[in-house]
Amino acid sequence: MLQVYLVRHGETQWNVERRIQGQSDSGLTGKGIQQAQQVAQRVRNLGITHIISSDLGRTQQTARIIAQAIGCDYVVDDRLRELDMGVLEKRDIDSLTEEEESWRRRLVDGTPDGRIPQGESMTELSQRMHAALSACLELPPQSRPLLVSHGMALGCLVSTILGLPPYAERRLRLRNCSLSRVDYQQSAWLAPGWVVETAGDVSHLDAPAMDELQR
Ligand SMILES: O=C(O)[C@@H](CO)OP(=O)(O)O
Repeated sequence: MLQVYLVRHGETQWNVERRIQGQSDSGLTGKGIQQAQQVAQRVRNLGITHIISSDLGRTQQTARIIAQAIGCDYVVDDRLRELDMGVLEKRDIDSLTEEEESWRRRLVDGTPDGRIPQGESMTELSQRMHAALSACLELPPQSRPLLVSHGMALGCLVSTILGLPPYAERRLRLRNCSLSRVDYQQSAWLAPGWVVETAGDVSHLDAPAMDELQR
């Protein structure tokens, strides 16, 4: 059975400032670096064989810390990037107008192709996240990969594995440096294919971690 670990990057400067990152970027805070070190210690003895990270800076910074602790290198895959939030990237979430808020709501109000102008839909995000996850099935037998990605991207992946549509209202909180695990298995008791073993575990962190935008 293939086990795939999922880690959201550590707290960033714009997470703290409540600025929308999407495919823009800001660096880890001191707390974010500490979180990355703590999740690295948590996964050090799990037999991780591959680390695959979104190519954005915040995830690569997190992956580098984990890779050093495990003693293996990491590679990047841009399919693991956060949702492209179009014209709202870099904006302070508390500065959005009612119309701009409606664009954000359209992502998850049941509109299959809802999107922020010049951004990506949740359906498109789900398709590329599942493509990145499926690529793990091509790794050598006995592989145990760890993916480093983002709040909405991982939330969309885990929720769709559970059978929710990608554009469903968010009901899964994945905090900074939370650890999740999904397994590809053929069990008599569970649906064949991917199942969720763990979602959003932060027991390895010594201080409360933020949700992606403290909403
Ligand atoms: O893009 C962002 O601002 C947040 C939104 O969920 O994602 P992350 O901090 O996980 O990249």
